[in-house]
Amino acid sequence: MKVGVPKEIKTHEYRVGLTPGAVREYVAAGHTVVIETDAGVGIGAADQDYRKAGAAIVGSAHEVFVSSEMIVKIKEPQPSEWALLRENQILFTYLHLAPDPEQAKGLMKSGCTAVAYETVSDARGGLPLLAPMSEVAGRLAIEAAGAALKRYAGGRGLLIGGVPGVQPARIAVVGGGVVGTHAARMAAGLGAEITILDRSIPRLRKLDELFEGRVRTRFSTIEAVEEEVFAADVVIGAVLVPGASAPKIVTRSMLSSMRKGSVIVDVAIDQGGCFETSRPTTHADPTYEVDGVIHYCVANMPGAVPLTSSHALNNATLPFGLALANRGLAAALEDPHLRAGLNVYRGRLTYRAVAESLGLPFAPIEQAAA
Ligand SMILES: NC(=O)C1=CN([C@@H]2O[C@H](COP(=O)(O)OP(=O)(O)OC[C@H]3O[C@@H](n4cnc5c(N)ncnc54)[C@H](O)[C@@H]3O)[C@@H](O)[C@H]2O)C=CC1
Ligand SMILES: CC(=O)C(=O)O
Ligand SMILES: [Mg+2]
Repeated sequence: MKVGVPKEIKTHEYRVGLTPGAVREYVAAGHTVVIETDAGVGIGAADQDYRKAGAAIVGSAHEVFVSSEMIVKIKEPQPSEWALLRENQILFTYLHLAPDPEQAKGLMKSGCTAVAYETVSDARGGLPLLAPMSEVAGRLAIEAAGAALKRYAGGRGLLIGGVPGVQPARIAVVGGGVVGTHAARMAAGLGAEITILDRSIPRLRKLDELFEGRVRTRFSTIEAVEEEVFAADVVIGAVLVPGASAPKIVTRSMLSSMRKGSVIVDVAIDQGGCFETSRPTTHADPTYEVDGVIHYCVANMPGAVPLTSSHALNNATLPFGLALANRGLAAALEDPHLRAGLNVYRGRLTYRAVAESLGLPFAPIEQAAA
């Protein structure tokens, strides 16, 4: 198959869809790979490194899209990219369609088939192509919170870990999955006082075992969230209902109970955010303030550490991308885990939670592929 990788164009997005190492794997499997010039500069991979790995370099995104049967990216396609997609083309990338009706309509209009990294599943009920970036974003969330807590940044002027004799920051993590666990690990390492809230009791049990008493766990009710948000210096939003818009768990009235200069980091912003007051921001201008509370809501946090993130993501995407390149749409239809990634099939929305969140027609895959 002809596989193409354009340079990412979202603001401050420095990751790349295929690393030179991944290109070697595709080429070794008999595929042709086309890379847009400078696509790898953010990870220190020059065009020459891609040529050595067996790729051809072209001068524009247009040439990549025209010459490829499958496009491998990182971030959801931007408007100029929807316009280049076409029928019978496979798009393999993050999509986060639920909060993004314009993109959904753009993809449907193109007639392409789009496999979303964030809903591809595995045999253990996990999301293997979301997990590596959730690990990165969870860890970065505590760095972002630490930066925003600084006085000159508008924060309370609090050091996350405190010092001997002075209390540390109190951090509430709403959602104890991959993001929440990795945020808690970083926060625990710094010495913060941490509570993780989740709706899944098995998950809370697992966290209790993992942290051996170092973090408190709480079942996530309205009352529990209200109490924890009130007491917190930092709240991390890390819930997910796969494919769907994030539930709004922290309301504006809960927020107004927080101390001035407290910080929220809404990692779930790529699914619309779990705070009522969240709106997406970029690495260029990552924070804003509502009711005296600093909001950090960057939708592509891992893009700030592209070297770590591109390699971690390529490790996970490689077997699935190769399956698509080897067998085309048959791979997506026959492997239940890749099939779970099918958000758009030949222009129709085939992921129920996405269609329901958008209020657009849902076509079961059996029907769309018939
Ligand atoms: N902003 C960014 O750059 C990035 C954002 N993300 C996003 O972070 C979010 C979390 O991802 P993961 O941790 O991988 O998901 P996950 O599926 O591992 O964890 C989500 C957790 O939320 C819990 N949950 C669901 N509904 C809840 C509720 N009402 N109250 C409390 N807990 C609830 C689930 O039980 C689960 O434990 C996703 O939206 C993901 O797309 C991930 C990576 C980067
Ligand atoms: C998960 C996601 O949206 C990202 O890594 O940018
Ligand atoms: Mg987005």
